[in-house]
Amino acid sequence: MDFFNRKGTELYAEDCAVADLAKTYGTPLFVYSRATIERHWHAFDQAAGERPHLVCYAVKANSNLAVLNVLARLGSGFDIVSQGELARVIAAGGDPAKVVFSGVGKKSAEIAYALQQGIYCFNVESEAELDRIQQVAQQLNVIAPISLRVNPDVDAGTHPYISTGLKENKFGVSISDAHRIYAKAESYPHIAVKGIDCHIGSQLTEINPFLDALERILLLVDNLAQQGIELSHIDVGGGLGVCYQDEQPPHPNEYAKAIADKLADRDITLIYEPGRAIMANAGILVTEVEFLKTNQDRHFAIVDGAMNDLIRPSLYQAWQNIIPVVERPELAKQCYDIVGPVCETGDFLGKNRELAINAGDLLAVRSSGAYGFTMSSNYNSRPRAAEIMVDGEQVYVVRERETIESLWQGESLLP
Ligand SMILES: Cc1ncc(COP(=O)(O)O)c(C=O)c1O
Ligand SMILES: N[C@@H](CCCC[NH3+])C(=O)O
Repeated sequence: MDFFNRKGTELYAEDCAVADLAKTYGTPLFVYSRATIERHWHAFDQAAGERPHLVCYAVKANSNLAVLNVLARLGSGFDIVSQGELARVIAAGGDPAKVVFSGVGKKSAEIAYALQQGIYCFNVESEAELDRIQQVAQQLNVIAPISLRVNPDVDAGTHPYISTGLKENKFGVSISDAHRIYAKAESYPHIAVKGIDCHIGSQLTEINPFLDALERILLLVDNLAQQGIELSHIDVGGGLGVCYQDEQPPHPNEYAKAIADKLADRDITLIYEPGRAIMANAGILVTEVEFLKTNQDRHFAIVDGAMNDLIRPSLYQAWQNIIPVVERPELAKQCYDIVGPVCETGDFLGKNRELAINAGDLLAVRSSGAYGFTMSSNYNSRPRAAEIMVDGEQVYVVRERETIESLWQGESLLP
């Protein structure tokens, strides 16, 4: 079921007409659906069945406090990559004891903060990081729980910028180095070895790369057990893709079940780190057409949303569906490039879209709930968009639109 649905010609977000939301809160506007977020999270949680497990939502996909709070209330864990993300999780009521900390460049201060908050574990991405965690934990006189992020060298078959599990990528340690690093971790007095972690990339639409990676990881788990190193959890990362256009990724149930089947009767806790699969289709970006314009034979719809609001099309040539908020059956369709006001040729939300629109109409860019607002910027001194969450008929402003004055907050003139 899709909570962004059309009733007649009008697009609705749950029980709210999107045109009314745009009128009340202005554009560009991110609109999230609480019911969608909850449904997606439950799909992962339930598919794990009876096996002890933790769904650690990847905060980078969407770190709005209300989004994190909705998930925290469900009992979610969180995958974070910075002190800022951990602070957000805590501010949103998340439980630090359900937090895994990924990322290749953790600073000592971030490690100390995470230790003080009592996180579930660090996903260690290098030997040097392990040394640093030991050192910080020693200074604080605490034990740091860790798992090692292993790079299984499998091709995730996704965009090269979001592939992370190949040996040429910066993430994790190779399987061949893992034995030695685990042994070192075991010898450190302020480190407690807990698990193993891998994350091979994002927007994966096939199940096989996940299973290939898991097979390699399980082999390593067995070898480690023979070395006397017993792991209590396996973190399979995130990366499950969504349908933006015509992709047919496995349903979270199917994905989680395939993983559970591979684990068979092993006595091991399962952790997932889904981001996109929970949030992408739980959000839209609503934008207004400012002008229609034709250069030579190319038609442009110039809208008030831009690459600073949603960078995925510019950065990854990502395709996201763009639909009119109110359909106009009376108008003929025309092929448009949907472009923003930013002074870059790469500033587009979509190209060659058949739409029946006039200036002043509203468009919705679908699947914008993940890696939308979190990757937005103030480029061209554009205030960042507002974010709202609908819950049935209720609407909550979960982040106000930035003001012009806020754009130079913290800056100062020379004396
Ligand atoms: C370590 C880690 N975990 C989880 C995720 C979430 O990925 P996705 O949004 O593709 O589920 C990412 C991003 O790719 C990541 O780098
Ligand atoms: N930001 C990316 C995904 C990166 C995943 C982070 N490891 C996207 O929008 O597709």
